[in-house]
Formats: sequence, C-alpha cells, structure tokens
Amino acid sequence: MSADSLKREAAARALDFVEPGMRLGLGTGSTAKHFVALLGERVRAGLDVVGVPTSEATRADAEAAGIRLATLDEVPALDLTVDGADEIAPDLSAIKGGGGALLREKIVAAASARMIVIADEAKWVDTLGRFPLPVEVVPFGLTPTLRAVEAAAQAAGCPGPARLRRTAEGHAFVTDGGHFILDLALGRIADPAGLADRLAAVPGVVEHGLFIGLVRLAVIAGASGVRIETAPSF
Ligand SMILES: O=C[C@H](O)[C@H](O)[C@H](O)COP(=O)(O)O
Repeated sequence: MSADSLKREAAARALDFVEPGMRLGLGTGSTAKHFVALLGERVRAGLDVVGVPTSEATRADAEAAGIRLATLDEVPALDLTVDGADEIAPDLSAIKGGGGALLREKIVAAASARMIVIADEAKWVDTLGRFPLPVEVVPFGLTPTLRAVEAAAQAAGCPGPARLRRTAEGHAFVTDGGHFILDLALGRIADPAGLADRLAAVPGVVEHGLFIGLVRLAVIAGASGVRIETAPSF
C-alpha cells in the first residue's frame, strides 16, 4: 500500500472522533489534506461542524470542501484538532512544520481540548530528530538568530547545523505569518523538552516544531492496519 493510501486510512479513522457541533482545528500537509477532504464529504452529507484552518492552503481546501470556517478570534476554544506530523515518538511528542505551518498549528493545537495526530507508520520513531527540526524565525537579524539557534541545540546536547529553508527557485521560504524557517539537522534529540526551552529563549525565534504535551492520541496507519496510540489523559 502506498504512503498516500496509508495517510488516507489514518485520516478516515480520525473521523470517528468527530461529533456533530464540534469546533475543529484543521491541520496542514498531505495527511491533513485527506482529513479535510473526507470531513468535507461528511459535511455535505449533513454533519454540522465549524473548522479553524492552520494555514492558507488548508483554508482553501476546506472552503472548496464546503466546510464552515471561523477564526480563533471568533471561536477561541476548540474541541479537537486533527493534524499530521513529521515524526511522532511513543510519548506522543512530535516534530511538525515540514510544510512550514508550525506556528499556526501550535496556536490552534494549544486552543484545542484535544489534538489527534494522523500519520503513516514511517513517521513513528523511537527518538525524535531524524527529521530536521523546523524553527520559525523573524527575518530581521537572521544570521545571529541562526547562530543562537545552533548554540541552543549544542547546549541541549544535540548539535547540528541550521539551514535557511528555500523554495525550489532558491528564494527564502516565507511562512503564512511572514517569517523564515530554519531547518535544524540534529539526528537525535535526547531531551526534547530541554531543547524546546532553549529554542524558545532565543530572541528572533517565533516558534519551533517540537510539540510536547499537546498530542493526546495518534492514529498510525501501517501495512498491517491502523492502530491507536494514546497519551495517558485522552
Ligand atoms: O507544516 C506542516 C505540518 O506540520 C504537517 O502536518 C507535517 O509537515 C506533516 O505533513 P505531511 O502529512 O505532508 O507529511
């Protein structure tokens, strides 16, 4: 089965957690895109929910699917967010931001009573860090911020180079919030919480892609089927 089919299976299973009247955070990326499409089918069949998209791309997909949308200012407390991930570990800590949407994704997740991550088996890892960690930074002072981000990783025991993310055309990638992304190649993050604290303390860092204590349930689709992994308080 292709990775894309597995992503769709995970997305389909996550629909079981959606109830009428829910206020939903809608994630970003190729897996979340399946969820939005499948949710749209339910909405067109009569399900009443309201969604808050985590990116302009998801906003466009959700609008096309016929899902009623709101902003977080209109609906500040959400029932459930369903989103993808770049890596997820057994304690349900995760790396997100491969698509550059980590800032809005984290704001929406933090405003949600529960967050479900949907992923194919390849995203399930023993230890986070093989996927380069996205760090969203303001363009002003990029070089000292990049150096400080590398120093923060070194101090957290996982040194690695930070690279400015670029588009295929070679321009700096710009997020929906007008920021840049540094991708931090660490290999193995032994202490995600310690690294998160150090990155958050760097002036110029807007947000990082470590999601710690936010994910309550993961739907993981593999060749042998779909399984549910839960955090203690789901
Ligand atoms: O910024 C993007 C998001 O964090 C995505 O949810 C993440 O990169 C996973 O994307 P995909 O489902 O395409 O692998």
